[in-house]
Amino acid sequence: MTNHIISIRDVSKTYDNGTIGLKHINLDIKKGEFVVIVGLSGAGKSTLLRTINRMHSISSGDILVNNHSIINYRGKQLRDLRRNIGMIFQDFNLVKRSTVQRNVLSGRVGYYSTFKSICNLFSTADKRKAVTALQQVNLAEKLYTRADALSGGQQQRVAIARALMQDPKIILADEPIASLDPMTTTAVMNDLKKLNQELGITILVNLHSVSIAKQFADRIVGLRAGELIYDKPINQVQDVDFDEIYQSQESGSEVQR
Ligand SMILES: Nc1ncnc2c1ncn2[C@@H]1O[C@H](COP(=O)(O)OP(=O)(O)OP(=O)(O)O)[C@@H](O)[C@H]1O
Repeated sequence: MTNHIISIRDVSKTYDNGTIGLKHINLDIKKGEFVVIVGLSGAGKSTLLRTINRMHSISSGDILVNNHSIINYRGKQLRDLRRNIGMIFQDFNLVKRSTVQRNVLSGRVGYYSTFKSICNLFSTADKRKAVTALQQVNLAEKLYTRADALSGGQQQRVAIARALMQDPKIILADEPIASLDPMTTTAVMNDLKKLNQELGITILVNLHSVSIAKQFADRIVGLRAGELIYDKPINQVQDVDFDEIYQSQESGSEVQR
């Protein structure tokens, strides 16, 4: 037994079309850490996050969550794994024509039978829980607003509240600020940091921006062309470290500093 909530052991992933997503990745994440994964577009950041909740399968290696290998999980084990892991996406993934309340409650469907969730038969306790989750991201007053009437930053915070409904032990955020302006970027990152510090949720965030990574991370992991080439606690991070991560992989993508 270790105190690692996530252990990634010699994980490689080749997509069906032959593209290499990850190469021999080893990474241990401790409970309560706030880890930012940086790298150019195509470095493998999304692939890595999505292997942890099994949205993507891996080609070789092993992934342990709470000391249990998850790579062969099926049925209830897989549902329980996904219930414990909240996922935040770049484009929020809200049902735009539904209210904020409905969207947030949908984070709870993993706890309901299909029939009850289809019929929106949510309990009073869960409706209260939705208000609490929205309070945690300072959006309680938007309960009955339609999601498409909110700003991008507010929509992302609704997505965070929806993830909180799962009582997640881990939140995986895949480029959560890529569609946001600088002001709302800070609000969303502050929300994630607060949930990490106050609720002890382990958080892994994929980002392009090194400066935001340095502002919020406990630890920064760098990927390049599917390989892990950097892993340091924030107090050891130096600007020069990023030169290697952001050397062009072929693509010559822009680097945001
Ligand atoms: N479904 C897929 N099928 C085939 N190749 C894929 C698939 N998804 C990603 N890839 C490839 O795997 C590699 C890693 O992509 P990934 O999306 O993980 O990178 P990323 O660092 O998250 O990039 P971005 O910041 O652009 O999202 C890239 O070469 C990408 O083209």
